[in-house]
Amino acid sequence: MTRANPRIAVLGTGAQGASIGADLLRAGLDVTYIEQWPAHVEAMRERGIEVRLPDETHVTPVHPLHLCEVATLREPFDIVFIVVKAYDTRWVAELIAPHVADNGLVVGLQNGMTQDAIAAAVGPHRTMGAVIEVASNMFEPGIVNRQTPVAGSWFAVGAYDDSARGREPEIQAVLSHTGRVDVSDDIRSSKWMKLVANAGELVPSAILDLPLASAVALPGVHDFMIECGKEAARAALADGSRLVPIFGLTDDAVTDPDRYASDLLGAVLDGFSLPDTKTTVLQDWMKDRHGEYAEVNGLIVSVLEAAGQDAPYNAHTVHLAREIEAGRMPRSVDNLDVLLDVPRRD
Ligand SMILES: NC(=O)C1=CN([C@@H]2O[C@H](COP(=O)(O)OP(=O)(O)OC[C@H]3O[C@@H](n4cnc5c(N)ncnc54)[C@H](OP(=O)(O)O)[C@@H]3O)[C@@H](O)[C@H]2O)C=CC1
Ligand SMILES: CC(C)(CO)C(=O)C(=O)O
Repeated sequence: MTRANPRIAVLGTGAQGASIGADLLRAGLDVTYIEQWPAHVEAMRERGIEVRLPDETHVTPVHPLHLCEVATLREPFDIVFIVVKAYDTRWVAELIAPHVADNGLVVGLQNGMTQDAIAAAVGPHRTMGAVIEVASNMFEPGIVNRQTPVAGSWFAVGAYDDSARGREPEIQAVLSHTGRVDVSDDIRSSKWMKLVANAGELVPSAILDLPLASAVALPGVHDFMIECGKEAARAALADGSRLVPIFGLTDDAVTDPDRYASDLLGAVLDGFSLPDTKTTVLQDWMKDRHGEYAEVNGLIVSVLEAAGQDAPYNAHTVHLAREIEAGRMPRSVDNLDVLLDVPRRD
């Protein structure tokens, strides 16, 4: 068990981490922000963290640490939420490992299968996997736009393996200040289901440089996204996972892999995004940062390849994302034809 008033760190206080941390602070919890964007740390020190929600804005005082100040920490954390991009997980997990209490818990509030890197750094007995379904963005230091209010936000938490099982309520109690939290008895499968939704949404809409809802409305794009999700569902099964309900759906909602991919995309569009919601990958590209395409679409390609199956839609998505990041093509709605022109194996 962690302490009654656990010492909590949020490691990565961008779009998601900053607003989640603010809800925990406002609930009276002991929360330390750790962040590597210097201007953002300085803005929060000066003005607090401003969270703009659809119906209210709140400003919460916070004393964030620059990443380089982690070396000065002496008291261990009972709970660490890692809220960086999936590709940064491994090194931040190693950075924080010496500062996690012996019976502490580390939770990756991220897309992608980041729980493996966390478990490798801090041990499976201190690792919780999580699924996060909240739409947020951050373009200015010190200011977050959280588009999903607490009442509409959804999380799942689940033990990495049996050595951490039974401790989910400790995380559920903390995160319930920022959304609904379901406990998953098979978090690997739950995280795979999030990838089923992510596969079509995140990178394809960013390739078109459009909010998710505008991208889906273009001819052919919805079908393209569903094909990405179907490949992801097949990858989940090939990886030994199961189709399980997420986003607060029930067992009855879980259908065959093809239909479920479409239902999950529908659930995100209906319940977890606004007409102007830009996916996390488009936000990265707008900020000249790297997107999580390898950890989403790339993972699906490699898992299916290992199982002797191909994943043409996700492979094509990875290819176009690489072209964009290399500066060989712009992200643009003019990419519609090239996006839909999926190379086929003969
Ligand atoms: N945003 C969303 O709507 C959703 C995000 N997720 C997932 O949540 C996880 C965290 O994502 P998210 O919070 O969006 O990521 P962000 O990129 O907003 O925040 C993560 C980190 O990015 C940095 N950062 C952000 N903007 C800048 C900038 N302009 N200049 C310099 N540094 C910057 C910060 O430092 P640094 O990178 O330097 O560490 C921050 O720690 C990801 O796995 C994502 O896929 C899941 C659902 C929806
Ligand atoms: C589409 C969005 C923004 C959530 O609405 C997202 O990025 C995700 O589900 O991971």
